[in-house]
Amino acid sequence: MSKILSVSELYMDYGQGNVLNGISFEVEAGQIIGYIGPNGAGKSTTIKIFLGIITNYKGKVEIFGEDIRGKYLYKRKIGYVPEVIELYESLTAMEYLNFVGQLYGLDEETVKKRSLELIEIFDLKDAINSRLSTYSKGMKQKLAIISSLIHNPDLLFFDEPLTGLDANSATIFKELMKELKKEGKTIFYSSHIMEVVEKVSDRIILLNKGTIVADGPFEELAQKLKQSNLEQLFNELTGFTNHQEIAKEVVKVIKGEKDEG
Ligand SMILES: Nc1ncnc2c1ncn2[C@@H]1O[C@H](COP(=O)(O)OP(=O)(O)OP(=O)(O)O)[C@@H](O)[C@H]1O
Repeated sequence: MSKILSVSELYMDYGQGNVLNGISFEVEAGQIIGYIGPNGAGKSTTIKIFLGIITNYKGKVEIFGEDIRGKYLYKRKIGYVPEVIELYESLTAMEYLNFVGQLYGLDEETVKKRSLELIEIFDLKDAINSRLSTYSKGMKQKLAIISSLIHNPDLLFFDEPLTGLDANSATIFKELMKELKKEGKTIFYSSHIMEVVEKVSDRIILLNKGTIVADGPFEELAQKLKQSNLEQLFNELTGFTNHQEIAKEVVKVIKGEKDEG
């Protein structure tokens, strides 16, 4: 198997200390990687570096065998669903996809054909000519997913792709990840929905405070740490066990029972 992504001693500091502390790993083509970690661990930062959105990092990132620093053509073979979706709200879905498709170097006819077909499949046909400002959260998410796939990329970065999707659409998306994998695509999937990550990932990378604290297939990690599911494994490795006490504290505060004698 060939290496599609290689990360070596990656550091990032926004100005208040390192949010990535020299992480290193390699990804083989055709795998689904579940990239997980607590809020603020550095997951989105890592993905933004891969996408060339953040450039002032230290270390080396190679994608498709080439150092990405200063490069942009590699992005034509990459698809990305960002955590926070910002679409051009005054455009319609067709106009937006036409714009995205052309950025990826597709000809107009191909973009139009694929857009119409994907819009139909994702059940957005009724809103095809509506401005994106009128789209619901889930509809915007579906459009972001379509945009990430329209150019048939080899490597996909999904940052919380299920946000806002209804149960049926989320199930379709999970199946879609499996089908993409069958096609040999590589998927780097970041999410807080542990059940899904556990089910679809060939390998889990767990980031805590900018450091990788676990890396391997779920079964292997589960056996090593004697945990039966990814949520427990996550709690164990991030050293977090006082969930119930925190919930109780919140209720005490709102009832006015905390530190008030
Ligand atoms: N543009 C920025 N400027 C300054 N600090 C930032 C910026 N973006 C992220 N950070 C900080 O970097 C750290 C990592 O953030 P990041 O968004 O990568 O975490 P994450 O693991 O994706 O978290 P979440 O699960 O909450 O999305 C956090 O402490 C965050 O406050």
